[in-house]
Amino acid sequence: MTMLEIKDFGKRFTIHHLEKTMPAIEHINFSLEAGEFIGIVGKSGSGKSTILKSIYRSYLPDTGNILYNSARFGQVDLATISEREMLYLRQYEIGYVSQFLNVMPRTTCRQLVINALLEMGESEEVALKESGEALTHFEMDPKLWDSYPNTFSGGEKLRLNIAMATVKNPRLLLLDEPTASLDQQSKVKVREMIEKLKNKGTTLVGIFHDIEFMEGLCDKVYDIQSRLQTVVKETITYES
Ligand SMILES: Nc1ncnc2c1ncn2[C@@H]1O[C@H](COP(=O)(O)OP(=O)(O)OP(=O)(O)O)[C@@H](O)[C@H]1O
Repeated sequence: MTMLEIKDFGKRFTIHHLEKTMPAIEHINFSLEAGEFIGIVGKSGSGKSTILKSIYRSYLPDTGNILYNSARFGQVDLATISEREMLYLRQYEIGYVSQFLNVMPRTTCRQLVINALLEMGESEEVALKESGEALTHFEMDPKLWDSYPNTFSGGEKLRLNIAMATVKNPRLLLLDEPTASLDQQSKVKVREMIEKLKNKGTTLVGIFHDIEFMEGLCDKVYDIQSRLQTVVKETITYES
């Protein structure tokens, strides 16, 4: 089943003080089957984040379609779907992790992860247990669990962001440089979590500066320069 299909996607930005509209990216096409992981590569400023933000509908595309196979709504075009439907998808189906933490103020680190689970309909008891497991997995110092994250370091904010997105077991997860400010040990933890989600069937789109990190993890790579989508890892199926 095709989970995500980007067809002739393009996005322009208007720079108001220059009274100019400039294309950020155009003619982007790639597709993903359910459970696949595609890595997007391209030089700085080539439009990688713009693609991810448009899938999450933080940006509205100017051309093309972003076809997503929703569990709730069937196939929808994320370029034109209603705000209400998009809010539903963000809550239940599509996760987004960036380097920037954008959360409710005066909410503790642990409560933010609990809230993510409660949003999915988990009981308080399960949410409390799973939030502890997630924060432990990402080696968040227990001293920080009941603190507000506004004073957290870059790496702590990022690990909290990943914990909040991954506890929800999203159908589609968008990763915008999720290892940018992490040390090697934390990167390994992120990789383990991605592998776990893949095994559970999550479809992933990721941007990584660290190409080595993607190795053996991605099924496909989309290269913005060449506009080519390449299969890098064949899925091995065993016959019983
Ligand atoms: N909100 C915006 N307003 C105006 N221009 C923007 C906006 N967002 C992105 N751009 C421009 O669009 C182009 C693509 O930006 P984008 O952040 O998608 O690139 P990127 O490939 O993710 O870069 P990097 O690897 O450096 O993070 C850039 O030239 C950028 O300046």
